[in-house]
Amino acid sequence: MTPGASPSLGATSEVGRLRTVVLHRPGAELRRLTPRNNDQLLFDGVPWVARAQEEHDAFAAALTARDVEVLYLGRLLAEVLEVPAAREELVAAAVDDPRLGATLKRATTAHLAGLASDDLAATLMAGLAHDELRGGRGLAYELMDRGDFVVPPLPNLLFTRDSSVWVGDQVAITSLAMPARHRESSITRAIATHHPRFAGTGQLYDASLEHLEGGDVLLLARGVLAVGVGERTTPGGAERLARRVFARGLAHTVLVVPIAQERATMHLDTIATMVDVDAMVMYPAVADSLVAWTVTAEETPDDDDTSDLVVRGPQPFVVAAAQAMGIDRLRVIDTGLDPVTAEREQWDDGNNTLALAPRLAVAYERNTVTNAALEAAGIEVVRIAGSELGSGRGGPRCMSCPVWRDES
Ligand SMILES: NC(=[NH2+])NCCC[C@H](N)C(=O)O
Repeated sequence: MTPGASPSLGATSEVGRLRTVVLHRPGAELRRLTPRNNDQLLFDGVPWVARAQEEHDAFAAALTARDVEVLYLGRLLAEVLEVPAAREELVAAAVDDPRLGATLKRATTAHLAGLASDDLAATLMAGLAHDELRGGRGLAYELMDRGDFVVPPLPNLLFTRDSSVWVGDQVAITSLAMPARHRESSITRAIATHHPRFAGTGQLYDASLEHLEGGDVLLLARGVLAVGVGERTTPGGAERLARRVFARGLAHTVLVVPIAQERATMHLDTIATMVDVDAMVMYPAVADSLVAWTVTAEETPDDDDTSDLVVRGPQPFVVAAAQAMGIDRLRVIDTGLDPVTAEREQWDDGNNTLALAPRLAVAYERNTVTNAALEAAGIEVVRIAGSELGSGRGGPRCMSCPVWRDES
């Protein structure tokens, strides 16, 4: 793997000391959730926003207390909107919606283009409700349900893990599978492309390619990736990413891991995350059946050539992972103890930990049995509250996008 283009960007593992992370403090976009739209917007209920913000502030404080630099997505977005090209791209992405029709599209573009950067950032995140577009005209506007959005809100921005993922010194802008999340990657792309903090960073992937979400990508060790395929990431997405990381010398092995296509296991990081250089916390109901296909390349491919990759397997995941990582054994720490507790704690993101360093991980406090198991295995657990944050079905790992980690 190439050393970082900038010494202060990039990640080669899940557990190297975390230096800088992108979070999104939930805001007005969560206030858009109602019992009528929450399913479509991928939330299990209607969160109490003020409490979600308190919980999120405590999460951020736990990170800064351990010397992790927290960058906020909303701030990066407002800053990047000062760059004309970024502004243009983001306004275009917001109105790129066949529901609008030409007249409404023009009116909405004019409205957005007239906003100051802070207000535009807020609108791109919280969306534009029907009655918020003054002077909105045209057939599509008249016929639109009054409760509907001209520009839909993005409540899942909270889960910064999914819309971009760093592999070595490059960033993959992902291709999100669910319609409610498509527009998120226009924001991460604009920031990665135009924000001075990320100037010159290579981009590994883009939103026009096969579906791939960051929650499915685990950096098991330097040069070794695990990619879950299921409800979100497709086999085509995993293959495309494999080719690209091989082409760019960012990895030598990609383990492709099929997971059940259902909400409880929507991403690989909902069933397993790394807590040490050789240890994962894993949902026992799947631990024994989880398999991996080991993908390598005989010769270094070009970015998009179609030469065959070498595909071996399937093997039990833990066996394939240990082999690829060059270790004797991958230690597995179970979620819960009995099947019922395990199922409850997996659902509440007990597996979705964020490592701050080897053997130091942030976890939701509610998963008491899993957290005790982690401690018994020598992992220090930083507990955070997530009663409201969890209603979008995501834990500390989902809610964070590491942009700089030390080597582990
Ligand atoms: N990496 C993750 N597990 N992210 C969780 C994302 C949750 C979000 N509500 C969704 O359905 O997309």
